Amino acid sequence: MSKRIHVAVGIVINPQKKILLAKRHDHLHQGGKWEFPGGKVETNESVTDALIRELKEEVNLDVNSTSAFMDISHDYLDKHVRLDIHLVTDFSGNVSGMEGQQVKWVTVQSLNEYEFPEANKPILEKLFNLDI
Ligand SMILES: Nc1nc2c([nH]c(=O)n2[C@H]2C[C@H](O)[C@@H](COP(=O)(O)OP(=O)(O)OP(=O)(O)O)O2)c(=O)[nH]1
Ligand SMILES: [Mg+2]
Repeated sequence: MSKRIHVAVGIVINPQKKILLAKRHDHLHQGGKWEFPGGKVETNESVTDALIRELKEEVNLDVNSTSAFMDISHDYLDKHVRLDIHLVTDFSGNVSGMEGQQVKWVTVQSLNEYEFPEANKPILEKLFNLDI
């Protein structure tokens, strides 16, 4: 059986209604693709705590609260991921790619111009149908 991982993922939306994307480094799993920032939930950590920690570590944002958006399980064959996706509008600070990764604020309408991991398809569909 392939490795199973639980991932906290943040759809960060700023007051201009733009969404934060980060580019995964080439050497990582699903490397070279764009992602919504986030990372693995550690043992004894809640999804919210993991997301707050990851958004600080990866893009230097201070998150105050999050709200559940959707859950996706996807099998990449080499890895089985469970994405626990939350919306983040309540945050402060300026974005910086703390791991040297490219970061970008984009409109919902332009999301289809970026290449995402396969598991993200339902997220994009749901975002396109949101009135933001
Ligand atoms: N953050 C994020 N991960 C995604 C997305 N879509 C998707 O399939 N994934 C997958 C890719 C990876 O297998 C996994 C995220 O794991 P990761 O390796 O980046 O986790 P991490 O940030 O804790 O990194 P590390 O400490 O292990 O280096 O989830 C997405 O939109 N955002
Ligand atoms: Mg990560």
